[in-house]
Amino acid sequence: MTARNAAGDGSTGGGSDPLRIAVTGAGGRMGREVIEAARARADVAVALAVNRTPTDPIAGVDVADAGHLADLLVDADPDVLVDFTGPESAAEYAETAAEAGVAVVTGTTGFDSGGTARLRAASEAVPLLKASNFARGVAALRRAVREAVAAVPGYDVELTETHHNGKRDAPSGTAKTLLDDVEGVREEVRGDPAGGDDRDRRVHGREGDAPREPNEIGVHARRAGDVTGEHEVLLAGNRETLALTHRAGDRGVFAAGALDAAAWLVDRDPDWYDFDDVLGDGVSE
Ligand SMILES: NC(=O)C1=CN([C@@H]2O[C@H](COP(=O)(O)OP(=O)(O)OC[C@H]3O[C@@H](n4cnc5c(N)ncnc54)[C@H](OP(=O)(O)O)[C@@H]3O)[C@@H](O)[C@H]2O)C=CC1
Ligand SMILES: O=C(O)C1=N[C@H](C(=O)O)C[C@H](O)C1
Repeated sequence: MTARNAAGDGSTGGGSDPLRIAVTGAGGRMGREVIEAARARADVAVALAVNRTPTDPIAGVDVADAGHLADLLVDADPDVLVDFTGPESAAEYAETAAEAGVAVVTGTTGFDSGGTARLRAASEAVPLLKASNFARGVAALRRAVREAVAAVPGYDVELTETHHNGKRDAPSGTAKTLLDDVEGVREEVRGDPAGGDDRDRRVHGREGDAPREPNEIGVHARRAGDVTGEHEVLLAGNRETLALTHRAGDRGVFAAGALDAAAWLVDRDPDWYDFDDVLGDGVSE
């Protein structure tokens, strides 16, 4: 990995060389967005773009065969690999990057425990940052949800996410992150992880004839049209409701966050990071 930043703080301003990124899944919705966003930034250069299947150049960037990633990383010498693919490939790409000493930013969702373990292992060799959502507004939503649940821990919680009809995984990675947040706060309020029958239980969808149990968290995934990504957390009780919602306008929101994360990650120590580490106490630009 070539250090591009004398400051060591991840910044690439001040006249230092642009951050060199490698993009996997270049032919995908997010891969294309990342390349276009990088091409519009002076502090980022696309050193390599690869895709599983043949793809025409994107924003003037040639796309190589992902099957040759290991050799291509040596030749291209990127600082960070930026991945938005599928769980089965993202883990493999992260391992390949780690072997090449290249840091990894992955936004891919839908990992099982095995895939997450492979990412964790890669983070022992290189800095690896994983986030289910790179929108700063979702980071703000997470903070608001944690505060709201702490204020009214006994209220019923129902989560609804809506995405385009091409999304494979359900519920979304962001939904799972928000559910972890809700359950973590409620366990903290209860004083210890609820090991008994009162522990939170995720109920995916709802049908049939049965009362809602107090410890349920309803989870609803909608797939329709070209919705970029919407997440609503509803809290209801005591004759009132509170709905906290984020709507992404376009995928540029995610690409901007991912590139900011890549610039922050470069030259960090090998470890496991998330987008909150990038944002620190504030989420604004
Ligand atoms: N963290 C965040 O902020 C965001 C995360 N995401 C996540 O990013 C991922 C990709 O989303 P999106 O770009 O819409 O998906 P697309 O289906 O549009 O693109 C997926 C890309 O990854 C490649 N790919 C998929 N599966 C494999 C595989 N098994 N092996 C090799 N390459 C593969 C595809 O290659 P090919 O062209 O050959 O099929 C394609 O280039 C999803 O997990 C999604 O949830 C999406 C938006 C924001
Ligand atoms: O697939 C998508 O499009 C998105 N996936 C991510 C997720 O699974 O949370 C993030 C965003 O909502 C868009």
